[in-house]
Amino acid sequence: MEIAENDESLQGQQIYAFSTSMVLKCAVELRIADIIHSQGGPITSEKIASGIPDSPSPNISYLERIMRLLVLKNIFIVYHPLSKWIFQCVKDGGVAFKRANGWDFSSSNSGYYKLFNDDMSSTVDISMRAFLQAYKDELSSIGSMVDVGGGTGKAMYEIVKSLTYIIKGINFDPAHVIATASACEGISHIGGNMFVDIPSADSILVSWLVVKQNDESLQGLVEVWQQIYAFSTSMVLKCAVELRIADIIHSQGGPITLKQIASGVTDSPSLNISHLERVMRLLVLKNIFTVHHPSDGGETLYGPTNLSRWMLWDSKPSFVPLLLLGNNPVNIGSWHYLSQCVKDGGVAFKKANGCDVWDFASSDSGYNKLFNDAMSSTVDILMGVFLPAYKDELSSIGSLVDVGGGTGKAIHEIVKSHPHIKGINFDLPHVIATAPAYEGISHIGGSMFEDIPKADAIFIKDMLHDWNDEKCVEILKNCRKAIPEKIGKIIIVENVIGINEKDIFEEIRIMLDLTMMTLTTGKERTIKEWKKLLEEGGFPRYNFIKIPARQSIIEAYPI
Ligand SMILES: C[S@@+](CC[C@H](N)C(=O)[O-])C[C@H]1O[C@@H](n2cnc3c(N)ncnc32)[C@H](O)[C@@H]1O
Repeated sequence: MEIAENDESLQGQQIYAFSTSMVLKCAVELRIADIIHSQGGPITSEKIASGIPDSPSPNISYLERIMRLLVLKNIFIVYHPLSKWIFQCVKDGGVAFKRANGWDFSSSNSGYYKLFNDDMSSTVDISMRAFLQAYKDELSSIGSMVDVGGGTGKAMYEIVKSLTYIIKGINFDPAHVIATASACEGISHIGGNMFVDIPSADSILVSWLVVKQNDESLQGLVEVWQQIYAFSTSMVLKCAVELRIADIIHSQGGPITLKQIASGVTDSPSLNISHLERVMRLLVLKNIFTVHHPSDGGETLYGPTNLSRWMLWDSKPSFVPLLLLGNNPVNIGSWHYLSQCVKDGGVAFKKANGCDVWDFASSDSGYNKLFNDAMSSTVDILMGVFLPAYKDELSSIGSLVDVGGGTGKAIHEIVKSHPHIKGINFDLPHVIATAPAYEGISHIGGSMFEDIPKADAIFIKDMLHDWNDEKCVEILKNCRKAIPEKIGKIIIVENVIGINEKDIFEEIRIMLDLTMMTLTTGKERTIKEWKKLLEEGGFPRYNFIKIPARQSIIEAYPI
């Protein structure tokens, strides 16, 4: 398959869309917006850090990396130089939340219950102004009104207050919600079940309010809302991959009906077609599939796009393995610890799972496979660009070791296209234990912090970004010992932030930086940060080579 770089970048952004929601959550937990707004103008990172509650020594560098994504998403402005279960529910119906947590979760979990009601009250603040303006005249002719499912009564109170208490307001919700509602003038709170009986009144309010479109002042509100729910795009993509929707549509070679998609979903005797339709609606909105409504009233047809090609299980390159790793519960769970890491350092993955990602992979074969398959898929994505761009340089190398090479896919592709190279794949023993045999490649298990196998040159792809500067310097010094001083070199293929700020991959690099912050001690580095690292690691001479990919090539020499 030919790589259209725009499609790759778009698909990558959608897979990592959840990172925006998670970083926003982290910013809210740290109260970053409150701190900046309370100062009434632009403030420095140090000033923000000093305002974070219960945090005597916040990690400024983590904070700045979080701010970088928030600025990219237009949540803040930077002044220089100051500067789970959806899949099962589609297959056989039911509600994902209930499968994951049981039903009456909010009545038995007071923390979640408070979160839920506060969230609902905030939607009232957002929408009430528009509703009251648009509906004031109609409201003034009503004597009594009951808000069914009114939560703690915020919407009813706003209505009664705006009409100077001429309406008799009733707020109706389950008893455990009403138990925590505050007394409000003009409102009676009644606890009960709307499926059994609803209190009588002149009129009923069902308060999911629609705000007027095309109001510019609402633009920011809508953008923030989209970013808060950005994770739903990643999750619906995961659902679609688990159901193999792209494979079903592509295998038919053209637009097909919902029923045809449904009949292609395996192991689902009672597939929920309405859930499937709603999943398809978001995927169409996100340009993953096309939709066609025949003018003769025939059934709606869904077709493939350049983006859906990246979601095929058996075609290469594919984003399927990366999507399954990025959105799996172990990784997603770690993101909830991000604000804690800003407050007191450490790695979110370790806080969530009790050990680092490599120890986790060595003790969990399922996660190990998920991880290694995802890494191999990034090799498939890269090699179509790297090999043509670097073929002349590779022809003069006799032996090459891939340090942290995973299961050996990258060195295999290099040796396949340059069979004269003696290839060595070097990684931790639990990774090497699952590596397939490749002609011309020897697999060696070990640790790069101890000893690296000798070769003319070293290849490193997407590995140094897993480590902090101190650890990278250790790795680079060991690399230097493994290659001949005069003719040796390392070929690093990694992200370089800012190498071309306008290119389509910059947003992914920044999202991946936050991913590295969440999962490892590492980071995505700018040119300046790479230069410092290379010099400290014993590589004073280097070149940065831009290629049409997320990564750049960095060649570095011992002398
Ligand atoms: C992000 S993955 C990149 C894999 C591969 N380079 C690729 O891009 O597909 C980082 C790799 O470093 C390996 N690694 C971690 N600690 C290591 C160590 N101490 N010695 C050797 N490899 C290590 C991991 O097992 C993993 O395969």
